[in-house]
Amino acid sequence: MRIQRYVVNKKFRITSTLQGNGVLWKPSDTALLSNYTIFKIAREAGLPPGVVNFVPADGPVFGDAVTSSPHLGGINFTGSVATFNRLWTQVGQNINRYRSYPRLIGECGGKNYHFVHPSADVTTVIMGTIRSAFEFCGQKCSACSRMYVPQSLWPKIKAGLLAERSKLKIGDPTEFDTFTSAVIDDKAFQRISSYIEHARNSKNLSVIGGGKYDDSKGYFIQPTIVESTDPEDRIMVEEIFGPVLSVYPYREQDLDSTLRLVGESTPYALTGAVFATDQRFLQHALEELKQTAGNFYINDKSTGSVVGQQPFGGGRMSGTNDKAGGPHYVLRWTSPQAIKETFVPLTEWKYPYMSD
Ligand SMILES: NC(=O)c1ccc[n+]([C@@H]2O[C@H](COP(=O)([O-])OP(=O)(O)OC[C@H]3O[C@@H](n4cnc5c(N)ncnc54)[C@H](O)[C@@H]3O)[C@@H](O)[C@H]2O)c1
Ligand SMILES: N[C@@H](CCC=O)C(=O)O
Repeated sequence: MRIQRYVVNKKFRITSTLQGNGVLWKPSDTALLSNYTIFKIAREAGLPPGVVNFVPADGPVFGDAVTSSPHLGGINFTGSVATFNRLWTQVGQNINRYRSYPRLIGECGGKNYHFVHPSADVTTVIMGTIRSAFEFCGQKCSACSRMYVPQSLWPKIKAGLLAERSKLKIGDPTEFDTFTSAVIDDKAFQRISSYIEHARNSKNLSVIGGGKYDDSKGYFIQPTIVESTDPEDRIMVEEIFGPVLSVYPYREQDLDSTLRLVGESTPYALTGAVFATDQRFLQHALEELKQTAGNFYINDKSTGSVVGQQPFGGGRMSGTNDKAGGPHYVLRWTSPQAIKETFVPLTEWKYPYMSD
């Protein structure tokens, strides 16, 4: 596919082309729909049959097969850090086998935050947090999982979160008034419920809302709110990928050090939100939290980016921040070629400055 052509002067024509870069793939249970969409769009865009393929397979079997193929052109992965690290390591180990250097894109996990300033609008904070933390049972890479609230606002925000939480209908997702449903599988159920048990057994943590779980019919876990006196407890630091929100009420005099903790306490940088009406604080937070979120929200929940409007992705251990849904993404999967064609015959090897 040739997409650009420049004639620089009468002597040269420089042409740039972009062409496909070999095997691309995007495995993810959580992204099956987008796999199908990519497949459909590719066909509609004119790619011949066989260029984009849907290949259902066991994850590690597929990963081992493609990373050991000399024809691997790139990996476009959505999933956990552990799996992406395994794939990247395998690519490194096989580097001498490949016909070209594979492009690697990772869209990985997050420990997404809501940071509340004393000037914040309390209702916005409560409603945005309920949606972000508990929609899709918290199984969204961008879901809010940790929250920092000034102690002065905590009683109001806590009461509001608990009241709204108790109104959420958990059940059959085909019913329109259902807000959230079961988690995806037994593995997720075990992982998420282990964090709830950790909260019950830790002196720094209190389960203040929800906390029950039941796998007798489907893997159901109540939307759960945990209050923490330790901002570095593992429940405030590790990705849970489930409906568990941990809140650290901070002292107002510790505002700046708490803001720094947002970036320092986790290795992730996917999404984050600040809630404030104080414009000077918002400017300060934007600067201070620059490296903590690929998608940063102001007075809005940390989820809900729309393809084509808000390119999505994060840095640090959240991925390679190539921004799916944005204009640069497709270029990562092309291979530009620069071509020079000379129209003037060459008559000697000496350059003009070398003449006697
Ligand atoms: N950043 C994003 O855009 C984004 C979006 C959705 C989910 N996520 C992240 O995905 C994770 C949850 O998804 P998950 O539990 O399915 O993750 P996962 O890493 O366990 O699995 C992701 C996909 O990779 C496959 N897989 C597993 N091992 C593999 C291997 N060795 N080689 C090749 N493929 C392999 C799985 O079958 C699955 O399809 C969370 O960390 C979440 O934050 C990120
Ligand atoms: N577009 C999603 C993120 C994509 C991953 O699941 C969001 O709602 O923020």
